[in-house]
Amino acid sequence: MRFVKGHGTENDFVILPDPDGALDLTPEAVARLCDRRAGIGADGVLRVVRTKAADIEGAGIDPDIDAGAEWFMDYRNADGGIAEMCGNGMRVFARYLVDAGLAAPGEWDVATRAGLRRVTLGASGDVSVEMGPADVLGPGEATLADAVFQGERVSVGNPHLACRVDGPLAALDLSRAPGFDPAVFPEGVNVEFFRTVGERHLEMRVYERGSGETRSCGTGTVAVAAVAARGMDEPGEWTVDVPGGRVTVALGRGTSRLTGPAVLVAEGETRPGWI
Ligand SMILES: N[C@@H](CCC[C@H](N)C(=O)O)C(=O)O
Repeated sequence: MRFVKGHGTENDFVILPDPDGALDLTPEAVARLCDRRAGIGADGVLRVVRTKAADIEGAGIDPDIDAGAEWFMDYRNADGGIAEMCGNGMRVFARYLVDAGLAAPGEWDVATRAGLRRVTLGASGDVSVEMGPADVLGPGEATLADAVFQGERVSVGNPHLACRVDGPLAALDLSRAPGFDPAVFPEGVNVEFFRTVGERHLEMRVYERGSGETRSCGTGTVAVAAVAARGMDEPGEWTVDVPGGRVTVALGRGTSRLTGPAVLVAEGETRPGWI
């Protein structure tokens, strides 16, 4: 199995080129690929498949979604579970397509389980993604050990709980999953902890559903910016620092745009029979 390894602000991915949809990618195979000791190691897998060849029904997306999007980003979390969207993954996915000569630099749509997402990129450099609306849905609660954190539930295509904290983020122990009410988040949730560090400038850590603590989460940065901007007439552009680097989030009426790096670092082939 051919693979490419890449990351966006150190949220890292195994990219699997599968243009014709020939791969039978089981949850177990994804978990083996993402295993940081026994596998290649990653926060998730990006299967690169032509939308027309994707098993749209099995993927649970709207069959109409292929209109205008040649490629479908089949995103999987490190535990093998499926997620609707991945913001950092989308930048890396787009960079891979251009690097491999499968798409030209410019502006085009990619299909995801959360709908179409428009990417903009040059032959090198940062990638921007139209992330759609970030819907702030109301209060929610997370726990870490005995501490309770109040947050806001946000949908960026996938579920988030963005919790503002006062103290240093480094003091939080994210070695274990935050607790949450499964009745409120029946599909699980990505939990962000963030604080304001300047004018429209945030710092964030995240515990991702299906992957654990990661160095960055693109949809998570959009979620925390949307919560921080609530009530502002002009939400504007936000800088979000994450352990793996920095991204910018531009908020508009019912839209959001994520911009940041996307880096391809290696490519290779798994040993025959290993997976
Ligand atoms: N790291 C991603 C989000 C990946 C999916 C997430 N773990 C989920 O289950 O919703 C990002 O950059 O957005």
